[in-house]
Amino acid sequence: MAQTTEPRAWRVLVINPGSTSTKVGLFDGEKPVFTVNVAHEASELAKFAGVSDQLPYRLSLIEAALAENGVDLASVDAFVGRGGGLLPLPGGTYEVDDVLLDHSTRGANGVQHPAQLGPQIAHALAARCGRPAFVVNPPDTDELCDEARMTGVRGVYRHVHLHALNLKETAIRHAASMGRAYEDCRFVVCHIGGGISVSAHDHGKMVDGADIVGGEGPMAPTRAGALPVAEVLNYLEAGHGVAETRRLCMKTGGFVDLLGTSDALEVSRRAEAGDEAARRAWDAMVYQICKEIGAMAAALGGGVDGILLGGGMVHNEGLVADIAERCGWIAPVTAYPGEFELEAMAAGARRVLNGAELPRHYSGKPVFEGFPCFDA
Ligand SMILES: Nc1ncnc2c1ncn2[C@@H]1O[C@H](COP(=O)(O)OP(=O)(O)O)[C@@H](O)[C@H]1O
Ligand SMILES: CCCC(=O)OP(=O)(O)O
Repeated sequence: MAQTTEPRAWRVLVINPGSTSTKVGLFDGEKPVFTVNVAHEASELAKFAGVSDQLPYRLSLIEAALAENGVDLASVDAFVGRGGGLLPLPGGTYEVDDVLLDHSTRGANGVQHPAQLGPQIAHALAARCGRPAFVVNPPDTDELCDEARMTGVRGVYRHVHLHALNLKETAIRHAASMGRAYEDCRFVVCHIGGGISVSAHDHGKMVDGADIVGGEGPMAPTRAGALPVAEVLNYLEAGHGVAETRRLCMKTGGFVDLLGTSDALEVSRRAEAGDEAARRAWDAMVYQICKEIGAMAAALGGGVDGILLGGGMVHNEGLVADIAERCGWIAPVTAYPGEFELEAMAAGARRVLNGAELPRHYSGKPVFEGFPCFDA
């Protein structure tokens, strides 16, 4: 049982590396002291072979931003980095130990995403002042129920990558706004940004959702979404490579492949201005999001307390209205435009520093290892 200590304003530095920038935030308790978006030139990032090779470059820019804002590392109680590159693991706040650091550095799950620089940067800074480094609900968080894990092929099991950090924080905040705990609610929670997650949350566990880098779920600005397997096989037989097809699932599918841009705002404007190709892609994305919300509601068995929408695209009022029109019969739809990722990382560290939650230790083994074998 975790021991709750006297609440105090823990000072937490959080780091969220993305494809074009690294967002850094310093929090005193819940209060943000400063946040900064350190931009990275695409031509600079293109010089690095793998994501982890960018560490010295990103770290030096972050150090400069911290110095500019007068941040004394010795005054920080804990450092948090957005995680990635990990094998499927239950949600929570994880201490960055040698195994976690090694897996995020080499991308043990085969997905290359800038988020995996988070624990590396947090660890590098924390080591200088002897403080802990954490990862909170990384995208590799996988709490699928057994039925969602199973497929119809022996030895092929589902596992997911989602925007777990923002999904869970949105659900925690929405539950609080209802005067309830996340652990007492059932929600369908979506993150609708460059990538799109749609997930089913049952009493504090994300029991189902589509793998955003595994060819599942709705198409997104940068991702293919669900694909018919037979057509993918034909596509491969037609001479497209496995690596190219994987990239379509991870970062070059969706609007990028259909329209040549990952900018959803541009696509929505083009669609409104009468561009037929943009309208078809936009409408199909909205249709697929709604279909997935319905699937998650059924996975929860109904009794859904709310459908929650987060992510950059939720700034689009037309998108929110369309989802509410199609899915409002399931449960009330609430929009949380943008994201709470920095706040969520700080909150996850505070829960551990306060003793409200025990820090988790990354096992280095997929959560589904030992998943029931159906040979018997
Ligand atoms: N009003 C809007 N209408 C449509 N798309 C929008 C709007 N505002 C932002 N976006 C889109 O949201 C996406 C970014 O969302 P965000 O959640 O910040 O993504 P990520 O963190 O995955 O890069 C971009 O494609 C941007 O064009
Ligand atoms: C494993 C992908 C995690 C993630 O956050 O993706 P995007 O922000 O690029 O959608």
